[in-house]
Amino acid sequence: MAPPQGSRAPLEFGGPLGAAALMLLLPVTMFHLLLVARSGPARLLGPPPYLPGLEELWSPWALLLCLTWLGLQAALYLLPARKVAEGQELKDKSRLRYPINGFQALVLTALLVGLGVSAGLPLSALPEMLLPLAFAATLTAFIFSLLLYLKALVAPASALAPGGNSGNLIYDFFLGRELNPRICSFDFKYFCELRPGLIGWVLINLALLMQEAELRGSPSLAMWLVNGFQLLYVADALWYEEAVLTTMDIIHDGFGFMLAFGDLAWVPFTYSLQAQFLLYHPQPLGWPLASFICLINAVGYYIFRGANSQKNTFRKNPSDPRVADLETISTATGRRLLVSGWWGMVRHPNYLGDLIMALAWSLPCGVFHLLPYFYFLYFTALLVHREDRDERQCLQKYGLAWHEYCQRVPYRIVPYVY
Ligand SMILES: NC(=O)C1=CN([C@@H]2O[C@H](COP(=O)(O)OP(=O)(O)OC[C@H]3O[C@@H](n4cnc5c(N)ncnc54)[C@H](OP(=O)(O)O)[C@@H]3O)[C@@H](O)[C@H]2O)C=CC1
Ligand SMILES: CC(C)CCC[C@@H](C)[C@H]1CC=C2C3=C(CC[C@@]21C)[C@@]1(C)CC[C@H](O)C(C)(C)[C@@H]1CC3
Repeated sequence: MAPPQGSRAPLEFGGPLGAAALMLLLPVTMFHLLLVARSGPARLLGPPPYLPGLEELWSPWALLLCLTWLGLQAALYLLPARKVAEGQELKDKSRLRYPINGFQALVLTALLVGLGVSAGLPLSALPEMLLPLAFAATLTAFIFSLLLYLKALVAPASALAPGGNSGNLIYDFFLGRELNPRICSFDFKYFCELRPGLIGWVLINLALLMQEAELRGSPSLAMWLVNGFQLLYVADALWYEEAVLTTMDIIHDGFGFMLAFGDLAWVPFTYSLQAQFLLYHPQPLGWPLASFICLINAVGYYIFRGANSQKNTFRKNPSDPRVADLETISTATGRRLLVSGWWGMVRHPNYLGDLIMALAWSLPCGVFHLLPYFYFLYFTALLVHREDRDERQCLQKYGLAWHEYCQRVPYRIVPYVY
């Protein structure tokens, strides 16, 4: 058994107590949102309309569907890739290799779903199954995290994540012990981060759009906007799949309950909340306002994509002509930090763009309900906390150079505000 590593790493998420609370709170919140979205008053902060019994949550068909979906996405992951990318250097100086075929998986899934629907597959029945499907996904994530925890017990010390190895069972189960759990070349974290949850999210959105068309003759403009914006976000993530290799989740975090549940259950069932809300609470939306919301989404996307691509290009090749002229500061590690361009505006320009898009996804749902703004509120909290975690990691990595960066670029996410 590998000895616990990084036991002196500071505990995050409020330690074992915080981790235990989140493990309970996250699934409860997800089921609350699912129930409230279909209720008349749709009150985010009110009690759920009723408490579902086990017979409403548990369905062997939903579990079968969930496992079939995972199996299909795993099969698509194993198809020949247009490119194989190398990840960041690991503790033992090696680099892992990752297939770049996520966009291909999205297109093939769309083709398969299209074929299925034209052959009579009742996709619009999916919204009725959201509750048992979310339950099956939660169960799958829990069992999967247990297996990942057990796998980490026999992993070499060099394979363990910097956090998630405190020696406390609950905390380590939540955060995840192993950094890149794999069986042969199949990388579980990389697979889960981008495929089943993200593609599942747009599939659920599509099913909600189809059910709205059945109910009301055609999908509403608000439903089109939400579907379009979120499809763009998911397609972008898969098109620029390689960029995920420099995110905190892949480089720093272990693979435990937080990411397994986040990827497999939280993303598809709570990120589709706006479309769920619109199915049960249609909102009038005219073209002038719709155009304005599209503009907000476009501005957010421009910042998000510009910032993420700039950092990724710079990390891959600092002499690339697209970034070679940008001003940088040197660090003791040999890596440099950008202090002009997007990364000279605020220290997390990519978060700013992401938050602007999050707002644009809620606006088509009107301003009379708080529920569709849940994603924006949760995401603000997630990114503020994430930014704080990243700052601490960067301070540890870059020391004085990070201080200098903070002086040169004083704002974290929103210029002149935060
Ligand atoms: N929709 C969702 O639910 C979520 C979306 N996201 C999105 O995922 C994306 C990735 O986010 P995340 O992984 O948190 O963070 P980042 O992609 O911002 O990565 C942070 C890392 O970037 C590097 N870095 C920071 N400043 C600079 C600089 N000035 N110059 C060069 N490199 C720098 C550092 O790593 P190093 O120096 O080691 O390279 C730092 O650790 C974001 O767009 C975020 O909005 C994130 C979470 C949830
Ligand atoms: C709710 C829990 C406390 C935490 C769960 C967090 C996860 C849901 C998110 C952590 C980082 C994520 C990223 C994306 C989706 C959500 C999770 C998994 C991302 C794949 C979305 C698409 C983006 O383009 C991205 C940059 C590739 C994102 C990477 C981080």
